[in-house]
Amino acid sequence: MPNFSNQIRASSSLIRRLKQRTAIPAALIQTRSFTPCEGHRPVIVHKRSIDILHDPWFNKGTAFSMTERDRLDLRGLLPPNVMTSEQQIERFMVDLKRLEVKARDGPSDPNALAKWRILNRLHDRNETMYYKVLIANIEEYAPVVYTPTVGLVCQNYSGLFRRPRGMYFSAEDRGEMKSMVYNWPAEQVDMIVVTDGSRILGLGDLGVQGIGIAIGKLDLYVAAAGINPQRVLPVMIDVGTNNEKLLKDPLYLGLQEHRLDGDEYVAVIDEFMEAVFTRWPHVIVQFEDFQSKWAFKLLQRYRNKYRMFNDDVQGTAGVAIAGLLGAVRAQGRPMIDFPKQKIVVAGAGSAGIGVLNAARKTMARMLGNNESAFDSARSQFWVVDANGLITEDRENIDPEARPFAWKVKEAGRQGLREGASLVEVVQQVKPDVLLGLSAVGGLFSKEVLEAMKGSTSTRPAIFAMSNPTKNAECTSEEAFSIVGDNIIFASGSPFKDVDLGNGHIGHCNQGNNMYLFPGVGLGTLLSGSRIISDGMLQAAAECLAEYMTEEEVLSGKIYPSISSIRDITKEVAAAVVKEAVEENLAEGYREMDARELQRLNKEELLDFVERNMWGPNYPTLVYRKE
Ligand SMILES: NC(=O)C1=CN([C@@H]2O[C@H](COP(=O)(O)OP(=O)(O)OC[C@H]3O[C@@H](n4cnc5c(N)ncnc54)[C@H](O)[C@@H]3O)[C@@H](O)[C@H]2O)C=CC1
Ligand SMILES: CC(=O)C(=O)O
Ligand SMILES: [Mg+2]
Repeated sequence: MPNFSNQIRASSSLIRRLKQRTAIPAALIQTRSFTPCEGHRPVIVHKRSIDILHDPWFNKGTAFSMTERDRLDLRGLLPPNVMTSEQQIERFMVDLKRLEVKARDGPSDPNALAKWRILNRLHDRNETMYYKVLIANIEEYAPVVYTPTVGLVCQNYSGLFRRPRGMYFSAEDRGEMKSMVYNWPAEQVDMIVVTDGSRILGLGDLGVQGIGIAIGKLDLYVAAAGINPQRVLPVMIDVGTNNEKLLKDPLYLGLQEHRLDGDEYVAVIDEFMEAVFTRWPHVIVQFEDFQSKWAFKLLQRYRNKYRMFNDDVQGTAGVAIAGLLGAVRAQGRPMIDFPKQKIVVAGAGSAGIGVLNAARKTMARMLGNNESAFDSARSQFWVVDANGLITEDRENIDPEARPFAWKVKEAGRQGLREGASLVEVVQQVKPDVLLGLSAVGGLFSKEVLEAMKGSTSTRPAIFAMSNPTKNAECTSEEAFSIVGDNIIFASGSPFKDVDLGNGHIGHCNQGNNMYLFPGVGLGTLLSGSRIISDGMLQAAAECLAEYMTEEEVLSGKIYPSISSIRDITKEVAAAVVKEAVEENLAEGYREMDARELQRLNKEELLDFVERNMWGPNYPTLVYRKE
């Protein structure tokens, strides 16, 4: 692998000259904290000629100007017509759209994988252009680089693998991780998304192929949060797989042995964390798609020591809280009425339990934030897992689920018992909200949805949050057609809005942690907080909830459109920074120290966040010998 170290260094004199030459308002130049926006600095490169064209970080393809072609020894290596980045994208889009003749229905798009391949090849050739295409068409291509297509990509990764992206740490690398981490070419890494591949979306154990989800999440970090793509690192920790099919597949790319478990497993993850934080002490690590068994334990183990969070447990919880509060507002009630909601949750894994804990805490805060409030909040939830309703009678009850287990007597008073089926629970409870994080496609069957018609809510909410599309507990069509036009609907993967007739539309919200994790990561980075506190996550969730106007929620829109994800991410990041400052966790970022951060008003904070978001613009390249 080529050594890129020290390649990307902005020259301060060049920046000074650039400031003089470009039309930057004088007021901004005088601001002590001003630095050129991400992506506007000239970039020093230590390679020329064909090597630049093969480097996705620096390559501009046909957009290299003639002077740059001369400066970088590129003359003659490209067709002579210099194109603008807009023209480049137009040419690329014509090719990409060729596949769309037969493919017009989003999630079930039969050509999604072909589109992923085309986008992936662009990613390999020219990172700037890739992100420009993605950002400009986020609504259309998020479902390709992220859920649902990323699930299909992970399932087929051994066949799709061409060029490596990210790092692989395996059980075979024990003892070597602290040195091998230096094989990564970038001097600075801001954001790592790591998975062990043990529960990829709702698709189960996909072993080493799970790297696709880390890549997809980081695509959103770049597109939504403006994290510099040269400073992101997808990581796969390969400790084996328990997927029997992969264990027997001669073309499988990962370790063909059963997963490590117990202390041996923890030792591998510990070594990985020490290695990355030794090389990049300020990096943020997002844990993604670890099976529940380890998700909670690892979160508790590392959250007070490192800058890390678990997206499935904490990101999902925040997004769900924002949606649940939106559902209350959509009933025309104030958010403070949330503690009165009856909520049935199907699925008691990392995501379901994360949501339950956060929802209970939110209710308790609204009820006075004392022990009795916390206790009484508990009775608003009914949890159904693969074995039915969870009560204290459950054998080998998962400790994480225990706080939500009903006393057998109390359940009996409601006509329920240990292991009652989902349909029985919905029939008896008549919940305001039915929320699925079960990974079981179609779990909200006709019977279950019929039972939801008995909901005591004026506007029942159905959250089919499992991914990818085929794992959604029900479709939007099923929910609106069976339960009624007035429901609030959200799903983890995108569904199309439903035509209800009479000119009315049933709105499909995408209830996905993508609305939170990019802002949590960016806010943590810019605050310089050493840990990610509950308060910072809560601030992110509240910001998302408040983002929606009264009019929007009343029309059934409880989450923003994905086309505004960059704007919502900026707001979430600012809320996270503000909370970190208030909790005295912020240590500052670059020229903005903690005291200066403290002085910023809301507008200045948003401006600070925006100025530090990378955008997909070609920087001026300047060659220097190493
Ligand atoms: N929309 C979003 O932002 C997110 C969605 N998810 C999705 O949530 C799903 C679950 O993720 P995890 O909790 O990590 O998985 P998990 O495997 O830890 O948990 C699944 C849970 O569902 C339960 N379950 C299985 N069959 C059931 C049935 N017939 N009825 C009721 N419950 C049943 C299991 O007992 C278990 O408690 C996945 O599909 C994942 O893609 C996860 C995180 C974020
Ligand atoms: C969205 C996500 O993180 C999941 O389905 O696991
Ligand atoms: Mg996940």
